[in-house]
Amino acid sequence: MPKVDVEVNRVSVKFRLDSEKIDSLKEYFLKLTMRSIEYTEFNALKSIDFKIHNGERIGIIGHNGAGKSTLLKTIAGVVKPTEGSVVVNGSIAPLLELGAGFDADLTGVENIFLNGAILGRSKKYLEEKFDEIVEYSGLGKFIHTPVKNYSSGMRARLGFSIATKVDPDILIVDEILGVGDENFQIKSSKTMKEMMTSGKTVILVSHNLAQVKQLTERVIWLHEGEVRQIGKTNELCREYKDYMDEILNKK
Ligand SMILES: Nc1ncnc2c1ncn2[C@@H]1O[C@H](COP(=O)(O)OP(=O)(O)OP(=O)(O)O)[C@@H](O)[C@H]1O
Repeated sequence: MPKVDVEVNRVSVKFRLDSEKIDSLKEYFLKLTMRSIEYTEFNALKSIDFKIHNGERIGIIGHNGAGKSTLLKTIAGVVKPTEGSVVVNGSIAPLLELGAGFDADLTGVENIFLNGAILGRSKKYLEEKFDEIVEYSGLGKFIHTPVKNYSSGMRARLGFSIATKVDPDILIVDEILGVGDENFQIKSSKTMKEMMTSGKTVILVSHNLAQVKQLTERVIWLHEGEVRQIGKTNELCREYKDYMDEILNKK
């Protein structure tokens, strides 16, 4: 039996939502100091429990708001579970919110080392990969510019380049979308597909069932924050499609 790479143990995530309308910042701070802000809690994930083995490719499906992105973010460590725990064995590259971890005042070069270290790589390893990362990002001389002067596309290109070139054990992908301008979109979506078929452990969220069928073996179907079913990709995608068709026909 291959080793377990990701263990999601009875994970629940609750978000706090303001239950009253606050019209101004002044009113907000007044209510904050008087501790009179009222919240309601929203259960985005409810006691989710599964394991992913080394080299397995898992798809996460479910309609809008089912909790797919929240689950990915919880596995990536961006969102903390309110209850339960996530255990990850191996280096993880979340291809979500690319460049979100950058320090805006530092240059692209400095952020390569910062971001690479966050992704678990040593300075020596990053020095070896440095030219490849810069070359792939296509940022040229802008690599010496502070990231705060980058466009969102430039940030995403650098983020994508770092996350893929650090050669992670586990890939987390929220929709296979191209990043950056048209040329980079073609290049990045090709790289993503190549990485996903290279024996790595993959967790893919997608609304594109053809893509899920092509790239994963097992699927987790989320429904209103709960696991509705876990099973073989082909069977579950068929059931999910029937379910979605039924909803559409009712409308
Ligand atoms: N930071 C947050 N604060 C409050 N509610 C949130 C937050 N993030 C997500 N939610 C809510 O949690 C639920 C699950 O959201 P999530 O983005 O995980 O769904 P999803 O399955 O990825 O949806 P989609 O397919 O539309 O991307 C939604 O109702 C969403 O509004």
